Amino acid sequence: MLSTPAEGVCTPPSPRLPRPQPNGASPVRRRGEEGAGCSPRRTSAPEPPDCAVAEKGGRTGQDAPVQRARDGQPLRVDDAGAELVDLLARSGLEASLSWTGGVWRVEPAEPGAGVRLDLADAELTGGEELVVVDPELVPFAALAITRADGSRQASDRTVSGRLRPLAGRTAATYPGLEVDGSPGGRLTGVHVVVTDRLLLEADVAAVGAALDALPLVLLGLVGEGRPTPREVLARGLDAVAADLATQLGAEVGVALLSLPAVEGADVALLPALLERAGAARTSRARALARTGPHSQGAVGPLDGGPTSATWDEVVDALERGADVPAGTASPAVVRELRRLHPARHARGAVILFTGLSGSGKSTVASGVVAALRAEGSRTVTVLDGDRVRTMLSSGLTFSREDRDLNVRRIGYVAAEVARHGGTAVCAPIAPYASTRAEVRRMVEEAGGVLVLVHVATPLEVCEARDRKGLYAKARRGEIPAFTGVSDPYEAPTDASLVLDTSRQGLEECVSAVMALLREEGLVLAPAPAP
Ligand SMILES: Nc1ncnc2c1ncn2[C@@H]1O[C@H](COP(=O)(O)OS(=O)(=O)O)[C@@H](OP(=O)(O)O)[C@H]1O
Ligand SMILES: Nc1ncnc2c1ncn2[C@@H]1O[C@H](COP(=O)(O)OP(=O)(O)O)[C@@H](O)[C@H]1O
Repeated sequence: MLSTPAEGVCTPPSPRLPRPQPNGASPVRRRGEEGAGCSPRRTSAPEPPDCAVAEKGGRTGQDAPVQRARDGQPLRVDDAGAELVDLLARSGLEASLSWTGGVWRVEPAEPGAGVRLDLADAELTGGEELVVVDPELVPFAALAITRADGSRQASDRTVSGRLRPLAGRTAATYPGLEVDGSPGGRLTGVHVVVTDRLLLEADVAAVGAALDALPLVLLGLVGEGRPTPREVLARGLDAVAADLATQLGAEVGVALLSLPAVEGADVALLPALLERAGAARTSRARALARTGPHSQGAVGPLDGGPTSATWDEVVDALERGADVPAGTASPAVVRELRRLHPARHARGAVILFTGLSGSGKSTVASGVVAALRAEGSRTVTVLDGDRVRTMLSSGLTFSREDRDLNVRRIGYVAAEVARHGGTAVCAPIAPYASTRAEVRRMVEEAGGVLVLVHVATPLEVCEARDRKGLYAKARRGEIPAFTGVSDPYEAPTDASLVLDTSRQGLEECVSAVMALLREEGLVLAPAPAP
């Protein structure tokens, strides 16, 4: 399933819209050669592309008459959704299309599962074909329904079937394609090397060795779910193109193409994608790509390029603040890599203590703050539970909703601190795993590192301490929903460190946190004694 599905707004079909006239009569031809994809379609004549649809099981699009679901009401998608559905249909990919709350989600389906389409209240049965139209109501894909599940009103209603392309969308330039800095270009008659990450020297050597003809264009994939930000990839590919041009004695262009990552389907989408991008559709066109561990399921290291070990070594060296071994990447690419993988001690960090009231969160957090300040390499912001409750979250109760809001606010502020390279130390109870996960997400999205410390002092010890007399009140029923007594605490399973202050002294707890921070490279190891 997709980790980062593409989303776009879907307009519910309106009975007042003019009916589209899908062209479903043309035969579906056989799948093109691997890597060569479909023949170019350069006219607007309504002719289906030379792509096959999946032919495993069920009916193919070839023999299915196009009938319109819901008495002619097609499914209308926005531009972004249309581009993706079009590529999926042209690639013969099995996919899951779901429509939830007016938003399209496109996900590859389980192998062999055909296409799943979740629709709130369409009346669909097996044997029909659902037409997908773009914002101009041009039909461009059809879903041959083989199964319809769920009751009519059920919002999780699912129909299964197979997508096939119709002739509506012409293969003009692909939106979001930028060739040599200008939007709206085409990639006619060129070799194309596709990547969504920066190229190391071994990649460059592999490209040089694999090429048997020119001209060459380095095509960078950017967009949601892709590992390399657009500007970083653009600068990195420009540098590599300049090197390659010198090495090959030929012109090497750079193109960028916006396409959200489709996990497990990126490589399969390439032929259709290159066709839409206008690249040469002969054997001279090639996409040198395979899926790799660092590509987040997207197009990864080039065939013959560096092994994942090489890439791991580069990232590891950068994150330790060390130099990249000479000859691994060009200086310009190293500069971009440094931006992408800053040394950990220069990255923002959030230390989130979680645990029951009285477990020792604030006391240990204060000790860590003092140790960090003494160490001196990081600026520290403290988001102490009590101060947050009086300042940031005054007026909030201890209902689940308010606790979540409180912890989310702490997470938001902490993530902003991390975004600018600082360290935030937070000590709320944060009793719910899902909210802690949200904090982790916010921090990581801001480029920071989250260190979760579970102060797992047993309830009996916390209750015996009862510094504020709150446990006694909670037991008497004077405080409702008290964590550990009458409200839940979900112990983390993803903590970096677990402490128990009933068995570990304060100094030991603080040292354990500081040792972890050093181990993680977030704090530099003390300089050796002279
Ligand atoms: N019902 C209830 N449950 C738990 N705790 C309660 C409650 N009412 C008041 N208090 C006091 O509020 C402190 C916890 O606030 P937090 O902001 O850390 O809680 S939460 O993360 O929003 O759940 C907590 O302080 P600490 O002892 O510092 O944890 C309590 O003293
Ligand atoms: N090893 C320890 N680490 C932290 N606190 C400890 C330890 N041993 C005893 N304590 C006491 O436990 C209490 C913890 O209170 P506090 O830090 O406010 O907890 P919390 O913030 O989790 O509510 C303090 O009175 C502290 O002195």
